[in-house]
Amino acid sequence: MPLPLLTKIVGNRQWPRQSTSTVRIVEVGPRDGLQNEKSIVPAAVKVDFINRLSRTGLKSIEVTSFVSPKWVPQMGDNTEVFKAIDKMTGISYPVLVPNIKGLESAVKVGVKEIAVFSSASEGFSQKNTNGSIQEVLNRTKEVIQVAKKNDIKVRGYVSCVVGCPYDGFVKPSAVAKLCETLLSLGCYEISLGDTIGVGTIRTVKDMLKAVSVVAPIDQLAIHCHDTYGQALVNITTALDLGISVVDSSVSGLGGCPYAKGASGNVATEDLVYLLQGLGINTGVDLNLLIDAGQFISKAINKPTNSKVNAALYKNLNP
Ligand SMILES: CC(C)(COP(=O)([O-])OP(=O)([O-])OC[C@H]1O[C@@H](n2cnc3c(N)ncnc32)[C@H](O)[C@@H]1OP(=O)([O-])[O-])[C@@H](O)C(=O)NCCC(=O)NCCSC(=O)C[C@@](C)(O)CC(=O)[O-]
Repeated sequence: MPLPLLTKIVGNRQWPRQSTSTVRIVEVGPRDGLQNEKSIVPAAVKVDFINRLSRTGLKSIEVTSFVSPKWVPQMGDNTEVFKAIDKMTGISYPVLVPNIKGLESAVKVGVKEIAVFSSASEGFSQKNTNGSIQEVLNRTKEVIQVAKKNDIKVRGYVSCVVGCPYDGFVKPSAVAKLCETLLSLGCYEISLGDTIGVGTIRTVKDMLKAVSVVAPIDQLAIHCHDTYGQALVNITTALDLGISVVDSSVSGLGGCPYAKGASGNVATEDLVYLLQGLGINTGVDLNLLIDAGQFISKAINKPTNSKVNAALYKNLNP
């Protein structure tokens, strides 16, 4: 007879949950990764990179952002890049949008999914979006309403879910409140961002417990930067608690220009290796991912930040 799963009721949900058998990876390298590069990557390189990612089996690739080029010049070629990429059936190509102006530009090029973004801490909200949490929510509400009228899917980000570079520790209740609001405004999923990678098993668990009281676990994703080397353990913690959508960035590219000290996201290659080891299906071909990671690392003239990529590439090319 199978052993019963230990459960404790939290709100109206059961806790803990059983780990998932399939994970959807949201690749954010072309946006979160390249937005933080000092020199601007040419649009043609971005297009080649995204097309390579499309051939790996990934089902969601965040390709650019329609933010102000005064704030993030690295994404100033958004229209050119979005138009030029091969859009393969069955793959979603979301873009980041902060306001109506960005949405209008995205609609013009035929974007089908956007990501809106907000912060659970006031300090980061001001630095990243020039507005308070409430002001950003007001803008976001308008963006979601217009997106829905245009049949555009909306994903939501909450940044600084465990810590903020300006305000320090962030309360789980603040994250939960924001998630609840974003879902009620019409986001189909919320990605919980450890923007500066300070989370630990305990703080990630506490945050997820609070959020799962107000949000169904299957509408949550985890987005971990690896500044302190905790991303994979924090992701494993989230998987154990029932999360089945994980954001990552090929080659561990990334960081936010407005989050002091933030390093790249967890590397997609490392994530896929972890998930394969756990017997969790992702549908992603690790060899093709390694190829895409090598391609972009060479293009930006930096060694890969993925340990798995470095190790396997060395084995294949002794
Ligand atoms: C929100 C704003 C626009 C407010 O910025 P603002 O300066 O208050 O905006 P504004 O309305 O006063 O406009 C300033 C100028 O920008 C232009 N502008 C304004 N909007 C747009 C637009 N959409 N597209 C093109 N141009 C735009 C606008 O037209 C104007 O141009 P001017 O009249 O001076 O010539 C700005 O703060 C901004 O763009 N912020 C984005 C910063 C950003 O992209 N950060 C990184 C992404 S978030 C992240 O990485 C975290 C995440 C998601 O990965 C998860 C995690 O790790 O936690």
